[in-house]
Formats: sequence, C-alpha cells, structure tokens
Amino acid sequence: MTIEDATSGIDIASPTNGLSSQRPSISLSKSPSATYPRSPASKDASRWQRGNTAASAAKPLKPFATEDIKILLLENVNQTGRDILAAQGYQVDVLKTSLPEDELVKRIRDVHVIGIRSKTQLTARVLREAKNLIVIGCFCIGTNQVDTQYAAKHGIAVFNSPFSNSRSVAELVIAEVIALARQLGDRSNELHKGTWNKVSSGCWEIRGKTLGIIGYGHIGSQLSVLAEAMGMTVVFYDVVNLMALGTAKQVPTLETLLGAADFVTCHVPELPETHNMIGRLQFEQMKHGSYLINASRGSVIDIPALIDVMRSGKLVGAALDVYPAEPGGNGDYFTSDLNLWAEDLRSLKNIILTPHIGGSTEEAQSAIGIEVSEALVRYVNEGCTLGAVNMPEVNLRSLTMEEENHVRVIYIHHNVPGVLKKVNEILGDHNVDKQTTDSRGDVAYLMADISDVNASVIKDLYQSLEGLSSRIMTRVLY
Ligand SMILES: NC(=O)c1ccc[n+]([C@@H]2O[C@H](COP(=O)([O-])OP(=O)(O)OC[C@H]3O[C@@H](n4cnc5c(N)ncnc54)[C@H](O)[C@@H]3O)[C@@H](O)[C@H]2O)c1
Ligand SMILES: O=C(O)[C@H](O)COP(=O)(O)O
Repeated sequence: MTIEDATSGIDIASPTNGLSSQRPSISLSKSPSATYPRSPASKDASRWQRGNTAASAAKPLKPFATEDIKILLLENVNQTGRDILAAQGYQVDVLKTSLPEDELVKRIRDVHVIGIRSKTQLTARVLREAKNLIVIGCFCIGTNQVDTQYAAKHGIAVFNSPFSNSRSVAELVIAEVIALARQLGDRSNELHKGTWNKVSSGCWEIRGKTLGIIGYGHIGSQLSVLAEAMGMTVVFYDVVNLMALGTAKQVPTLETLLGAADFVTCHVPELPETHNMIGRLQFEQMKHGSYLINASRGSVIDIPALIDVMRSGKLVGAALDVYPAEPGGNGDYFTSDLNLWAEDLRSLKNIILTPHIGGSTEEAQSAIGIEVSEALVRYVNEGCTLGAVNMPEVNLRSLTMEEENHVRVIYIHHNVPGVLKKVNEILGDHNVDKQTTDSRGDVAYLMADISDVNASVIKDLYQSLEGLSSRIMTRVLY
C-alpha cells in the first residue's frame, strides 16, 4: 500500500501495510513493484466500511491490506495450511519440492512469508537476500535448517510445530523395532523377487527386550509408553534430568545405555554436540547382536562406522529415516552422487531405509498445516510472537472493530540500554492504550496499541521509530 506524500509527490511504503522494515526496498521505496498497490481511498474503504455497530464491535479488526502479503510455500505444505493462509486474502504460491539455493535466493527476494519443511536450507546467505521477509514457518519440528540467530537479528521471526508429528515418528519406530527383529524387510524383498525363504534363526520377539532411547523429549517419551505397552523394558539417556514415564529408567551416561539396550533409537536434535554422536566408539559399546534406529537427523550417526559394524555382524539390523544429504524431491535417486556411501547402505542386509517419512502421516501433516499457518497469521496480522523459536514471546489481545482508530506498533530492536526511554518519548505524545516488551538475547520486541490516530500520525510514528539507531524492524498494523 502506498501513501501519497502530498508535499513531495512521491510514494512511500505505508507503515500500515504492516511490513515496513529496515529493508530499503520496502520501507522507503519509489518503485511501484516494491510497494503495495493500494490507494489511500481503498484503505479508508476497507477500514471504515465495516461499520461500528454493536453486533460487529467484538469482531477482530482487519489488520491492513492482507492481499498485499506474498507467501511462498515449499515442500508440499499440507492443504490445511494453504487454506488458512489463502482465507486471509494473502497471495499464496505453492511448490511441491524444496529449491536449490540459487533459485531459492531469487524466489525469496519478493516474499514476506516463507513456509518450508526440513529440506529447505535458509542459511544466512539466503536470508540476506530476503529483503521483504518478516517471518518463516517451519511446517515440521526441526528448525536446524534455518539460521534462526541470523533471522532474529534481522527481525525475522521463526515458528515451527513442536510436537504435531511426534506420535507418527514414535509409531514408525515401533514398527521398525518389530520389522528388524523379524527381518521383515529382507523376507519381503526376497519374496518380491520370487524367493521363498522361511527362517526363524536370528528372528526374535520384542517382548522382554530392552529399548534404549537417546533423547527423551516429545518423541522419545511417547515411544517409551508404546514400547512398554509391547512388553519392552525402557532405558533412556538425556542431557536433562527428566521424569520417567511408566517404569522407564533414566541412565546416567550414553555408555550405560549402549551397554544395556538390544535396540538403540536416537531422538535428539541436530546440534554440534549430537554430530556423529553414535560413531566407532559407541558401536564398540553396544551389545553384540543389537540394532540401531535413527529417525532424528542424518548427522547424528557416523554412517561409514555403521556400515563397518553391520558388515562385521556385531550389529544385526538398522533403520535409517534421515541422512546427511537427502534428495530434493520425490523421484530423485538415492545414489553415491548424493551420499558417498549410499550404495554401501543399499547393499546391507536387514537395514530399513526410508525417505524421511517419520512425520509423514495424514494426521501429522494436517495438524502441522493448521498449527503453523495459524501462528503465521497471528504474527503477520497482529505481531504475536507466542511460540516463536527465535524471538521473545510477546502478545496483546486482538483489537476489535470498535477500536478501528487504533494502531498496533511493533518495534523490534537491539537489546541495548536506553531504547525504551527513546521509544516512549515518541509514543508518549499519543494515547498508549497498552504496551508490552520482552527480550531474548540481543533482540527485544516491543508491542504497543495506540488510540486516536490518523494517517499523518501513523506516518510520523513510523518515521520516528525508524530513525532510532536501535531499530531492527518497525511495523505499524491496523
Ligand atoms: N524423521 C522425522 O520425520 C522426524 C520427525 C520429527 C522430528 N524429527 C527429529 O527428531 C528430533 C527430536 O524430536 P523431539 O520432538 O523429540 O525433540 P525434543 O526437543 O522434544 O526432544 C529432544 C530431546 O533430546 C535431548 N537432548 C538434546 N541434546 C542431547 C544430547 N546431546 N544427548 C542426549 N539428549 C539430548 C533434549 O534434552 C530433549 O529431551 C527433532 O529435533 C527432529 O530433528 C525427525
Ligand atoms: O523436523 C521434522 O518435523 C521432521 O524431520 C519431518 O520433516 P518433514 O516435514 O520435512 O518431513
């Protein structure tokens, strides 16, 4: 949206589009393509036409010209999520796959919101190009694919879905425990090729066996309950001291777990500390005849060491759902071009290789679509950061129709002394209805609702806040 500057005759991007930021192409652009093609007249129409009747007073106020918001959704985000975003009037562009970095850099320049899953790498290099971006939605659990610190320092909030696919992963792991114990993958492959091979040697019940869970978070603890229901004994290792569910027992060291477990399963996030967490030393510490499952992140297992220990016969089965490098989309080949050892893995016996499907169920994807899209809408429309993984969590209640002469000011800024004094000198000339602020590390987030404003007040507020040296991003909503 643009406001015609009566004195200079130039268009400036209006703060009331909710998108104004430090980014030059948005905050003070004369280029029609980089601003928002909505006239002041149409703005007024949309703001006032709703009427202020008693019946409409409690309804939420439309925040601004939502149809100006451009969203790019990659990696086949579920229809539930697309529908929620489209219902807001946003322009939603959907792709089934992730994008290679060079293409991503081009596509991200234009959008205000990007939705991804685990594949798309939003590195500092990519985000540097994202001049209009205000928020990232990870339609998955992991956020390791995003440089969340860089994003925060540039005023870009990141949201995910912390547990909507946890049950799906836990169920997959239970299936794999049984499939490995019974060598189901091999038997099925043999018969697919026409060979009848009825064996009991090396095939086991899982009842009475010990499951060792590394990382007892949302997935690990859910798995613990399911495994005990199947008659397994559960031990777990976690860096945090946690309440054990059922009769599970937390063990003090990873080595203790590896020495006790028949099945070892990893459910830790990708972190420097979890890189190659299971390597040659840890395979030595595992029991002879044991199994390994990894549905966390590919970097957690030293794959060449796994191949060696399986060839030696010490490990008698493994299931991998995640890999250090994964193909961009369906139909791509899983070969040594992508991962040097891919062919070696494919040649092993009793190894289940799945294409990162731990969270790929209808239930999980639908729930994630709803959860993340709703968080994006709350952030874009109202500035609410509840649930953000890289910003302080700040919220004020939604403005209603009877507050149509209010604006909501969002001021994301460097967390340095003296900022609030300066901000309040600017806001203090107006009627501040309510205000809240919080910080997380170097970044602070202020939200204030101001009443009795008009277009020129909005412009002044916006420009004054933008003029402060502490500013990371200013948005003025409604
Ligand atoms: N395969 C899939 O499709 C799929 C689906 C969902 C999640 N995941 C992966 O699974 C991971 C775990 O998911 P979650 O929801 O259970 O996460 P979570 O954050 O709820 O739990 C992770 C647990 O790991 C523990 N931990 C962290 N570092 C550790 C370490 N060095 N040693 C031992 N424990 C450590 C944490 O304290 C926490 O309890 C996610 O980070 C994601 O990468 C994969
Ligand atoms: O982080 C996650 O939730 C899982 O790895 C699943 O990722 P996906 O949505 O890309 O399947």
